[in-house]
Amino acid sequence: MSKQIVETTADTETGEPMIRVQNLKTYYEADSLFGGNPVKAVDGVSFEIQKGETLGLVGESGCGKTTLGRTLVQLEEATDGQVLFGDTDITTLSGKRLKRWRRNTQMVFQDPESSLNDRMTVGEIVREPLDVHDWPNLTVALDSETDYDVDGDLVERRAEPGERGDLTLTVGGGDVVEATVRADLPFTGADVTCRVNGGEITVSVGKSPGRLRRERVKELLATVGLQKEHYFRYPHQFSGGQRQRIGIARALALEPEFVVLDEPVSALDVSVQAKILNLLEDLQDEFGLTYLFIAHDLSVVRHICDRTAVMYLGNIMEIGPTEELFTDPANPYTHALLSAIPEPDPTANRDRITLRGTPPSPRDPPQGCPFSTRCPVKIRPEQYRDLDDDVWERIEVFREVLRERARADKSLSDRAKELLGMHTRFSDIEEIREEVFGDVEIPGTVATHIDEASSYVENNDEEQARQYLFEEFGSVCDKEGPDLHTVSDSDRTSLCHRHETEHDEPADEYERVVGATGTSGDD
Ligand SMILES: Nc1ncnc2c1ncn2[C@@H]1O[C@H](COP(=O)(O)OP(=O)(O)OP(=O)(O)O)[C@@H](O)[C@H]1O
Repeated sequence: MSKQIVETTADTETGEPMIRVQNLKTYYEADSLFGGNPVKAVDGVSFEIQKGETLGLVGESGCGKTTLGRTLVQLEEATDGQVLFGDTDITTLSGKRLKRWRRNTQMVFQDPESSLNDRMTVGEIVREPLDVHDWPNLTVALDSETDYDVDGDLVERRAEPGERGDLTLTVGGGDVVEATVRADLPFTGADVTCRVNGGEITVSVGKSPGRLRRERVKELLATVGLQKEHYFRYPHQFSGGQRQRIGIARALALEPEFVVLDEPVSALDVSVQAKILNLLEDLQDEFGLTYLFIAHDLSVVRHICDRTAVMYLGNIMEIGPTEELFTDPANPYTHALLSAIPEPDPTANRDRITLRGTPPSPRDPPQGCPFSTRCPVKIRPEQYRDLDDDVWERIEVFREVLRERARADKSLSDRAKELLGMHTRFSDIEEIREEVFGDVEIPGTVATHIDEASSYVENNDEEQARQYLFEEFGSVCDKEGPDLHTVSDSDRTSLCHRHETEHDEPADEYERVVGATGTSGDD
């Protein structure tokens, strides 16, 4: 085997973030048959990941976590924005450059049952990335810009068994050249030969690639707590935890710097989860890995992540040091998400926030703040600031019902009836009105607006009804996207209009609204 590469790999500068994400968007284009809006799975996120840290990524199902993780390792193509590793925007890479870069990053998947090919042995599974990337790659760095014309000189050096790091070889001849050979480690006792020949450098390692790869796989199996003998077994012969270990060994095969862990323990029993989490932490220390840790389980995130990003509808609502974010959340959505964590002490009297409705469709996100349709502490228009909280809540529910109806599929006969001005299952507005406002007293002005909107619905113009309510009851939260605000000395940021000076902070408003209206439940 011989390779000739004469480029050095630029090291990430210390103190610099490993990854800088700028206004990243990943959209899934609409089905060409039916057209329509694209799914805005990731809709303009900006953040950094520091070298060696674990960044947690949390949020409800469908908010875009996996898509973001996949885009960072280029398994998904970005629609817009940048993902910078050092100075390289990896969203612009293709072909060989992309393939070479991919070695730096890997992904570990949630379900160890389905992510491993059952027809391959464990050895083949772990070895596959080594084969695909033609491992081991050798990089030769020259000592200087020496213009070398040493001909036919050859240097051999036997590496010590298990030797890691760079081998420096001095090639003699007309001009003496020192070359540092950097290989996918370890050299494990190989004979490394370096030849300078008419301006070309050739390096070879005196072992066949097959043998080197087998040794590497066995070393990896040991690293993740499996045995060499497992090489020839098949995945179905292993437990869930062991299968996840196989997945991790495979991910580490090419010594990536950055690993996306997509729900790596959620399919495992609790006792096994702890072991895998410990393994991941140990590996991080040993190999200086940087993780993006995607999870539903907030207690796991709190336990292992240095910083946490909270995602909602394709946006990062809040990001900052984990402990700070958990104890003193800044963003209304973080408040709501954290309040859903089961309380270890069932008698503890903590206010729970029950969010109404479901997240909007990522095909049709709100015009303003992504969380505006469900936010319990949304800013109200000036004229409704003093309106009774309960009445305000009902208005929001009424608007949400109309929005949800817009998302419900209408059958062709519903559409036909609607066009003919006939009654459809979508025109039962009186019933809805009664359901929402039946047991509260609403002020005359509010009632007039609800009447007006209802009459649009009766005339089968729900869009006009929604627009009317938007104009009347919508605030800055409905109409404008919020800015990112720095909310602590540790540079924690939160996406919310309430951080602007003229408004009360989300936490203060939560205390007032959740306490006062009983939106909190005891359950
Ligand atoms: N290949 C795809 N084509 C079209 N839409 C997709 C595709 N993959 C994901 N989506 C949509 O993109 C949005 C974000 O999905 P994603 O899987 O990234 O969310 P998630 O937060 O990881 O969810 P979960 O926690 O359930 O895994 C969802 O609306 C999803 O339906």
